[in-house]
Amino acid sequence: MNLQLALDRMSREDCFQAIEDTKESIDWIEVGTGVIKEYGMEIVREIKKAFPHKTLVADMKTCDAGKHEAVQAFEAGADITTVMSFSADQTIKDTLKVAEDFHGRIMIDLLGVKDEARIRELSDIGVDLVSLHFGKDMQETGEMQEEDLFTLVKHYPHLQVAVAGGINLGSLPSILDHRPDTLIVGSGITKSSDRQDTAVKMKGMITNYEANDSNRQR
Ligand SMILES: O=C([C@H](O)CO)[C@H](O)[C@H](O)COP(=O)(O)O
Repeated sequence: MNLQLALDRMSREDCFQAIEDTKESIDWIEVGTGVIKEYGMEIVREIKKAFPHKTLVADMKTCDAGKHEAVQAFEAGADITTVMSFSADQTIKDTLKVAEDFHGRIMIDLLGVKDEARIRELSDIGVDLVSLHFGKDMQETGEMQEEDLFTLVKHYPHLQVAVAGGINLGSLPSILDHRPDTLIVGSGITKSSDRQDTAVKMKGMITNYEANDSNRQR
């Protein structure tokens, strides 16, 4: 399982500091949507240059003009760019084609998806990477219902699944039981009092879980 550090609502300097603090424990770096809106594609370019061996996710949250935005993300050095699941099928097909041209990947953000029918359609289009997402604003009034989220993808074992939404040291163990491919953690690390320690603990929990997990079915 990958640990993806999400950089949201942070200054440029703090983004770099958070990566430095956690780089031994994280696998993927996500440049958050708000950070891209603040600093533009330049910050994606700079982070890739500084940390070339990390997989870089540009959380573009594209929902239209897919070709253009996917080119922007990959040209800036992203390995993966995100596209919203409610986008037109044409948008998703266009971004998948651009990803193929750049040898990159598209992660479809399933924020708000409640119906498995959309997962089937996405899978038919050729999507192979999705993120189950309990949104930041939803976190203000509720908690991630993991069972419901993971039920959406349980009939699609070929999909690689990431999960995001307020994950912290306390909620990590029960999420691990669903065996996602990637755990996306933002504020659980970036707002913790000791980012390095939190990231080390999370990576340790993932490694232990995998070592003890003989049943690899989702
Ligand atoms: O995608 C995200 C969200 O929409 C804010 O832009 C976050 O990166 C994702 O939810 C992870 O952040 P936390 O919820 O703080 O762990």
